[in-house]
Amino acid sequence: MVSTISNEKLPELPARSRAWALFLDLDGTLVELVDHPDNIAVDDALRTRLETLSTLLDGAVAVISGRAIDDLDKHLTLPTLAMSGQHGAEWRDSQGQRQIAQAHQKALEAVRHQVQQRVDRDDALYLEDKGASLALHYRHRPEAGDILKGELVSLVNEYPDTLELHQGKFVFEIKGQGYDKGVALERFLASPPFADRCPVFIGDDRTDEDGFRTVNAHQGMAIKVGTGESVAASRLTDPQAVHEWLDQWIALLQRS
Ligand SMILES: O=P(O)(O)OC[C@H]1O[C@H](O[C@H]2O[C@H](CO)[C@@H](O)[C@H](O)[C@H]2O)[C@H](O)[C@@H](O)[C@@H]1O
Repeated sequence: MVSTISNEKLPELPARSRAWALFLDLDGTLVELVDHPDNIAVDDALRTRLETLSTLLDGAVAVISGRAIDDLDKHLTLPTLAMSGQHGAEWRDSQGQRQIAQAHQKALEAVRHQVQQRVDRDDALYLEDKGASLALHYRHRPEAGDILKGELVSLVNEYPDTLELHQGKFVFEIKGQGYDKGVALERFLASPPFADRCPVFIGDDRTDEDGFRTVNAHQGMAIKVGTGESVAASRLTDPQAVHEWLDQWIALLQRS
């Protein structure tokens, strides 16, 4: 039985009569949030689940994450799985072809040093340099969130047409403009094996809302994990509930 959030709509399983494409966020959706980005737990059951779904959906499964693709590969070890990393700034299609956005790199290079200097002054902060974006983690200094936000807004505002700031779960992300998870989904949906399929996207964070909006525009299924405002029509409580829901979908697909 899939666990539910009270008063929220549990997603029905996708109907077998339609062709679906599945898009999945990682942190907080497929794996529990933990104290440090390196410490997430990906087990073989999750790898097998993703591989099985990819086979059953003719390859139309992609991870859409804020992490860099190299980092996703390190944890998931599924090198043939389609992926978008860094909130849409990186792609790997189902043929293994990779691309990365470059237009904002000069501006990012200019702010990288300043963010690093800020982190060097506080042991509790952690800078995740993802190449095409920066993540300043403050999970261990939550009280500094407002001050950090002000500092980073000022920094990013020096590059108004190039960089933007996103806030996630105890993290501020500096990234290039024009990329987000909605853009990433549209890009996948424009070509095989995703084209002409109805999208399902499961995510937990505010950066996933761009993906939910794209899914809603395609009359797909947007599923929010956890609490908080969302444009997604359905909810699951936590990664465990996501795994159970995906396993039910696998069982349904294998019956056809
Ligand atoms: O889009 P996602 O796959 O959900 O990635 C979003 C960010 O996830 C990671 O940070 C978050 O998870 C960490 C591990 O649980 C946690 O310690 C941190 O507080 C969270 O913000 C990742 O490190 C970021 O690069 C991703 O953008």
